[in-house]
Amino acid sequence: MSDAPGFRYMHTMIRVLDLDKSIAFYTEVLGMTLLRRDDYPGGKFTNAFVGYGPEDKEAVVELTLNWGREEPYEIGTGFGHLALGVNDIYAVCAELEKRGAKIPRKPGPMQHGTTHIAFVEDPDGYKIELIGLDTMQ
Ligand SMILES: C[C@@H](O)C(=O)SC[C@H](NC(=O)CC[C@H](N)C(=O)O)C(=O)NCC(=O)O
Ligand code: NI
Repeated sequence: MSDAPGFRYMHTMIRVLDLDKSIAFYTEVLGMTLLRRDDYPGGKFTNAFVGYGPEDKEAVVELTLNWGREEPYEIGTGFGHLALGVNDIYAVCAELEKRGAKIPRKPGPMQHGTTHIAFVEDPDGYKIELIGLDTMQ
């Protein structure tokens, strides 16, 4: 649609069980910035937004904590991953492992393709794909 309204991709929301642990992972391990943290007492939840730049410039991740939730979420078979681009995926993965990150899929060429990828797991088990930007065709 040539006259489509100006959509802009803002964020992806994931529900987390321990907001401080998730914020620490996305900021201290993945190098994001905590952009804002909003409590909603009426809904008994908190949203924390993390990313590599301000929300009016970059898509970010919205971490949602439902107060009192203890049962792990079922991530399910539909969700795949969030993806981050990196230069020198091998050096980045070595550094992430030093920071205690779990990397269930070690860096290397993707199956059936040539781009080098890895998968990191966040505290709730969500997969974060690392894409070696310097290996993209
Ligand atoms: C700020 C904006 O980006 C939001 O996503 S807030 C939207 C709001 N979120 C929640 O209620 C989260 C807690 C909820 N228990 C959950 O786990 O989804 C939302 O979805 N509101 C629903 C509505 O109809 O307003
Ligand atoms: Ni949202």
